Amino acid sequence: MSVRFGIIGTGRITRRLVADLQSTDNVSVSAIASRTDERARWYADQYGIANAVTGYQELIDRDDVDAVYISLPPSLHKEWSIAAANASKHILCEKPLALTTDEATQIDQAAKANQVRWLDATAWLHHGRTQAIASAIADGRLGKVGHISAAVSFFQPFQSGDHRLDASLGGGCLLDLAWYAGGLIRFAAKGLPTKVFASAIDDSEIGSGVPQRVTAMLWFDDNVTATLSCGYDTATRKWFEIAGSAASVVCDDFTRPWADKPARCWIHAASGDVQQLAYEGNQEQEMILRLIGDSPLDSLQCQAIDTHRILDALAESIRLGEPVSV
Ligand SMILES: NC(=O)C1=CN([C@@H]2O[C@H](COP(=O)(O)OP(=O)(O)OC[C@H]3O[C@@H](n4cnc5c(N)ncnc54)[C@H](OP(=O)(O)O)[C@@H]3O)[C@@H](O)[C@H]2O)C=CC1
Ligand SMILES: O=C1CO[C@H](CO)[C@@H](O)[C@@H]1O
Repeated sequence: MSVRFGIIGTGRITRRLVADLQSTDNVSVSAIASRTDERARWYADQYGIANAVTGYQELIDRDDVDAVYISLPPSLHKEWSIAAANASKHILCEKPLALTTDEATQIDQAAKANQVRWLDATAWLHHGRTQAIASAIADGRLGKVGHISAAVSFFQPFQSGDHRLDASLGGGCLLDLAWYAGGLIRFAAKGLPTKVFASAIDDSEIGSGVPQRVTAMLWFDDNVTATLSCGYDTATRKWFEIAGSAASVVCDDFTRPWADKPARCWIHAASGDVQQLAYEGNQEQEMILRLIGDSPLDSLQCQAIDTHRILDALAESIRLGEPVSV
């Protein structure tokens, strides 16, 4: 039976994911909700969605909605994820899952109490290439992983009304972009750091009051270290390196490997041999299929909550100006 999605919010990323939802097997989109009648109608007309709904709770309460895609500024993710869980609707919530670990845990608990499935919409985790990297780590091809680096930047000059630069809406590159880099580091290190040290630059001249650039070091057990760099004041870069004793994985575009671009992920062996990792699949559709499937989601949910633990620790280190234990 088809799973009927309702979409909450009419922002930029909705324009992309609506097509993935509409083209995934056994999924349909039955309604879209906005705070305003006009925007809901515009979106419904534009994307061929049968029902335009004014108000998010009104969408959640509909009988023709089995699952919601929440695409709102981060400060609203907890409230609307929990509202959906309480109405027994499955949840695909945009990244970051919430503002803090505590909020993320509240979403998880509400979902479990209501027996609904949830995922954060961190699509790179669902790419076939991510599984290939996990296998290369697990089967020893990299040798002992020693260091992980991850950098995610987009040049985003201040624009009035952009939630990314609005502290009250959960803006700032720590939650927005370190979500990707911190998540990649957690994925490659297979766990949490023991200690982190982070600093942030907030260019208050443009009045945002949120981190515009974050630089951090992370220490793990067994002499594994990591570096993270994220910012709104440097041009687009989305790369990582996982350096092992026998080989390194290098990837220069990990958040969004488009189908029309060649794979950009390589294993560099100590022998000098360079192997390109194969590209396959649509990561957004894989993510949606996982959410509506019946296989356990615990490890993906743990990845999201652990990513919040890392971001909380980075925020605390920035606040104190010194390293903090995790
Ligand atoms: N997975 C990915 O690749 C990406 C994920 N994202 C994530 O998606 C989420 C949304 O980002 P994006 O689409 O860029 O956001 P936008 O600012 O473009 O849209 C957010 C939507 O939220 C609704 N909204 C409700 N309350 C507010 C408020 N107080 N201020 C502003 N908007 C409000 C609005 O819809 P309405 O008024 O119609 O109800 C608005 O259109 C974020 O969590 C972001 O991190 C963003 C880009 C890429
Ligand atoms: O997740 C994201 C990826 O792309 C954007 C850049 O346009 C980010 O700011 C965003 O929130």
